[in-house]
Amino acid sequence: MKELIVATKNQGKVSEFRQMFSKYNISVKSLLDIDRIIDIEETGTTFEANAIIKAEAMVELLGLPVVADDSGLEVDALDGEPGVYSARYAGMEKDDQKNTAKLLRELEGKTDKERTARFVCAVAVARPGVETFVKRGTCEGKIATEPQGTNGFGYDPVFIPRGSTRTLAEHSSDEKNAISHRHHAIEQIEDWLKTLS
Ligand SMILES: O=c1nc[nH]c2c1ncn2[C@H]1C[C@H](O)[C@@H](COP(=O)(O)OP(=O)(O)OP(=O)(O)O)O1
Ligand SMILES: [Mg+2]
Repeated sequence: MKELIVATKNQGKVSEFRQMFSKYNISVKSLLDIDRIIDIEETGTTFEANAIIKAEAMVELLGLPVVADDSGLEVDALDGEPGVYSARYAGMEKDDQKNTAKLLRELEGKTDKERTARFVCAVAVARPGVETFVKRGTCEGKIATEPQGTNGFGYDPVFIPRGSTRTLAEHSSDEKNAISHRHHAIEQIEDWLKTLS
């Protein structure tokens, strides 16, 4: 079992990385396991830029290979918002329920066709002395009219993936991890993951 650091404080992401990396025989350590208070400012304007910032900041600190994830929701009727601001949409406290409530308010009165959206995930791989690379995965879908389900995290209770009638929060973790933006991003770093084990 090889250990890999994922530069995130999001427990939902950690669980999904754990589950998806296990097939490569990789165990996950996150910022939640590190005692030091580490605050990395997400100053980028793209998911890729922020994923690279988070990954490289941790490589600087630890001198070890690091994977980072920057992700969020792009809603077409809102010109791609909340985008890179998804976590901070309803305020700096990064409250999932407030964020989803704000999103539903913004889309009030919009028809089914006007509710299209996608989850985007950029995964960056950074290592000491080697150039960083970053890959993007997406998951197309639409925004529900009310929250449904309790699985997952973030905007999952209001996101219905294309081809489904249920929100992601009504999908099992295995089901979500087979179709998610995070899955599609990780898929693209698979060759590198295989070199680790
Ligand atoms: O699969 C997902 N299912 C539901 N919601 C999701 C998902 N993936 C990202 N999201 C939302 C959560 C948060 O509102 C934002 C990510 O923000 P993002 O800055 O990348 O993560 P974060 O601040 O929670 O943790 P960290 O930066 O420590 O990795 O998009
Ligand atoms: Mg963040």
